[in-house]
Amino acid sequence: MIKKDAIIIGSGQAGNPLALKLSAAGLKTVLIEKSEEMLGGVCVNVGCTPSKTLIASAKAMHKIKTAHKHGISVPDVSIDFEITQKRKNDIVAKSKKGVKKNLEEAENLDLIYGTASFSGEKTISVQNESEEAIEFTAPYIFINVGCRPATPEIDGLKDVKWYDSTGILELQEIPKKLIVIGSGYIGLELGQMYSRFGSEVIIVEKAGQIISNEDADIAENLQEILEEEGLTFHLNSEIKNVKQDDNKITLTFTKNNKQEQIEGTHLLIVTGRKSNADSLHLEKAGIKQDDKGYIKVNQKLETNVDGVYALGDIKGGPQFTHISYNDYVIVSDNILEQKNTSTEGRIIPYTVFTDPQVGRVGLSEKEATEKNLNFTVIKIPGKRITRGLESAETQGLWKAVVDNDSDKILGAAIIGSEGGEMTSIIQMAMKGNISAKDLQTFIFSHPTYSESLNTLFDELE
Ligand SMILES: Cc1cc2nc3c(=O)[nH]c(=O)nc-3n(C[C@H](O)[C@H](O)[C@H](O)COP(=O)(O)OP(=O)(O)OC[C@H]3O[C@@H](n4cnc5c(N)ncnc54)[C@H](O)[C@@H]3O)c2cc1C
Ligand SMILES: NC(=O)c1ccc[n+]([C@@H]2O[C@H](COP(=O)([O-])OP(=O)(O)OC[C@H]3O[C@@H](n4cnc5c(N)ncnc54)[C@H](O)[C@@H]3O)[C@@H](O)[C@H]2O)c1
Repeated sequence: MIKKDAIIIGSGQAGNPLALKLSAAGLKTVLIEKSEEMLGGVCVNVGCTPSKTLIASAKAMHKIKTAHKHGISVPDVSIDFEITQKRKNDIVAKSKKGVKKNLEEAENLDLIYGTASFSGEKTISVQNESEEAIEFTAPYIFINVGCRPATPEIDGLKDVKWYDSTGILELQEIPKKLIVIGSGYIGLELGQMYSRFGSEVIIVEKAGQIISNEDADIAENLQEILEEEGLTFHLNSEIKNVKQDDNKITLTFTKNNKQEQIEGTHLLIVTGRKSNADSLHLEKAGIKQDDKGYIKVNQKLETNVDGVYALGDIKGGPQFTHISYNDYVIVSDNILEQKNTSTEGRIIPYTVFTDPQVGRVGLSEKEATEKNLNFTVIKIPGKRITRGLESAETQGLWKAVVDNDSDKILGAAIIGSEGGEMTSIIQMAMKGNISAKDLQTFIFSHPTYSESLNTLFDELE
């Protein structure tokens, strides 16, 4: 049994900075990552970094194809997908190399590869393929094991070649006709990306709207934009079965009680993610989970077992890199600096990286209604954004929810160029108690997208 001060399981978006911070503070720390291939976690290897890199290439292609809006004609646009993929692979490799170097060079920190699981309340067993299991014990244990793609039960799927979010990012060819099951973040981002690379894309979704947690007007606006680009949507659709004959995949589903069939050359299934806690033998430590397998934590990210914490996607709730990173900040503040930081009142921003982006922060209209708040909704269409007009980017919708009693901004959704950056500005206003009325006359430089926040908040009476 090897004794440490801290054990971190999973080299995710919280595990890596936490390992560096604890070890720099003098705590003898071990970071256990399942495989060297996944060092750096989902975001770096198979999530944000590869997807956003390829999405940027697809955007470059789209800009060229639509340059005629500016009177510029470009004949015969073509793509060498091998180069596009290499650019992505190089960026991922570089990010990972940086993570590895930092971890390996840190004092007081051991990085080991293998699958970790609990063998007792404060003991962790690590198994890799070639060696005998190693046992560690420590007063502090941090779980940052994340999630993996969830696959729905679909009749016939086992006989079909299909891709999840990881496999589709590795394709060496551009699909002729891509069927996507699921219209969440990944389905929309990667669906639009392959459409821009030249695929015909059909998205099948069981809910009545895309990005099903968002307000209906936001979902409808984004769907219209994607349809204008050529993507096709089937909502309210229940998958019945899937079949493959050579290169032809046939998906059968019922939509509004009518049976429909579509054909494609490739199939992407992106219907959410599931907890990786099943590898951890949490029962041996008595750590409690919810009914979906996420680890239960309090507002300080403590599990029910003293000294054991869960951070990032594995604790349930919003699954974003920046939330996982903020979990690390909370835990390290409390342990190393004896602060009293918690998740309470944390303002959650996120961005769907379609183009235009959907930037979101705080409460949606739907959530404000559910909370029975006294609020006003203000909206302006993308065509009123001056900077967008000048840049031939007039799509979208800007929307904010404002509390009537306090004049505080409760939340916003911005579909538009750099929608994610725009909602970050609103987030700063929310955090700094800058009121909605202040933003009516706040000085932003002209002509920026930010300047149109004056126009949005001017909609308030
Ligand atoms: C395609 C895609 C695109 C995304 N894009 C974005 C985006 O643009 N913005 C955003 O904010 N979020 C995005 N996300 C979500 C984001 O990647 C996750 O929220 C983020 O990675 C959360 O990380 P985490 O800290 O929970 O751990 P993870 O990054 O999931 O890492 C967990 C690590 O634990 C390891 N592990 C698992 N089990 C064990 C075990 N038993 N023993 C040892 N190690 C183990 C895994 O190998 C993995 O390396 C995207 C996700 C995907 C799939
Ligand atoms: N830009 C970002 O921040 C970003 C990008 C990608 C992923 N992510 C994270 O990864 C998570 C997973 O993304 P995701 O897109 O896989 O999940 P998601 O939960 O966002 O969307 C899944 C979609 O699939 C639909 N669905 C589920 N089962 C279905 C079925 N049987 N048939 C048809 N549709 C079905 C759901 O109704 C939902 O609309 C996200 O929740 C997000 O937290 C974030």
